[in-house]
Amino acid sequence: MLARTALRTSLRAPARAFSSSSARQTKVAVLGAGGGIGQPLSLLLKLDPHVTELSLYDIRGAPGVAADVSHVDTDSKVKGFAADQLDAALEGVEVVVIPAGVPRKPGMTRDDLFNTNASIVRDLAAAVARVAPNAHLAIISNPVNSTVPIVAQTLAKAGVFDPRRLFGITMLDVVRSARFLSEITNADPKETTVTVVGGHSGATIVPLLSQSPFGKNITGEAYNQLIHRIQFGGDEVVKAKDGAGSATLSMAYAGARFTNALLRGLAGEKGVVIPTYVRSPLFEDQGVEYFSSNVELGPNGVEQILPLGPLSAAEEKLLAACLPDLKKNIEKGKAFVA
Ligand SMILES: NC(=O)C1=CN([C@@H]2O[C@H](COP(=O)(O)OP(=O)(O)OC[C@H]3O[C@@H](n4cnc5c(N)ncnc54)[C@H](O)[C@@H]3O)[C@@H](O)[C@H]2O)C=CC1
Ligand SMILES: O=C([O-])CC(=O)C(=O)O
Repeated sequence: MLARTALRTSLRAPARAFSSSSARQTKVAVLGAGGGIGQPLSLLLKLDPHVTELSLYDIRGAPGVAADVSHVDTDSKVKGFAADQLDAALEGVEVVVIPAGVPRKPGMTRDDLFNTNASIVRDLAAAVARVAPNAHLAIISNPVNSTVPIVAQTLAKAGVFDPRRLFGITMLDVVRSARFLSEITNADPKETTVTVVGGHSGATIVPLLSQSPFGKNITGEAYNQLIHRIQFGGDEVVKAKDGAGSATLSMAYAGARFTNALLRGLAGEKGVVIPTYVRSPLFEDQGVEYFSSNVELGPNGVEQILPLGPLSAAEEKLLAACLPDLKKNIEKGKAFVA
């Protein structure tokens, strides 16, 4: 593992939200558009100049959300689809973003959502495989560590899995890291970008503070506290919402930033690098088939998976703790579909 993590890399800062570099536009579907994440995400995607058409689907409430968002004066069409209109919602889409599923309540882990969300995500992925087999899929529904393998297996069963087109959105961990580090250092969050690798839950979230000019100086108890805050940032929101759900607004922002990066890559923009959880060779030899790291996006989706770069001794330990948990989460997802 040491040799692998010592690979040299030049990690670029993740792309900023809503930048536009091309006239090419795209039809994007949001599945779960009526929910806490789905609504603000739909609004933010309406503001994205790369989106030509927005297709909003949910088992409840999507036509209303669509009517509302459609009045925003940007140059894209919005259509809402009711529970029995999933296939119509997916017609002709190039990108499908999935925030459908239940969120946590206090005392729950993300894995506790598995029983409910696994089948929701599997069924939506099966519909995508049938109606829009070439679409790029970005998964928000938790537990992301398992839902992404579930989608992969479902697409594979249908004979349409292309690992370059499937993404778990781990961007919120990066957004949080930048914000939390900026609070400690009093620097602008634009300057405090942190590479975060691994998965999206507790110990599987591995922030690489040593690679940040601001993060590398955080040591001792302050380091431990910051790592804990990044790994368990989601719990802060779950606790504060007190039974009413988990992060929605910051997640919508993170999801819109990720989708914008994906659309820019698809449009042929060069050098678009964003963290995301994908089918990855980085730890495949240790049985970990999916891993989040900085990924360069291009016209076909994943263009290049970037190596982790040098790790500190503390980060090696975090990674060692991450891998077995992540492996279990992945196996659980795969077994669900098998
Ligand atoms: N990847 C990440 O970083 C994050 C992931 N999440 C996850 O996102 C998911 C959604 O969270 P919220 O929006 O807060 O939940 P929510 O309960 O407010 O919304 C979920 C929506 O999904 C819809 N839905 C349920 N089954 C569906 C189906 N079969 N097809 C289409 N829509 C369906 C519901 O009707 C609801 O409108 C949760 O699993 C949550 O854990 C939340 C925050 C961050
Ligand atoms: O904590 C949760 O359950 C929602 C989530 O994934 C996050 O906020 O990072």
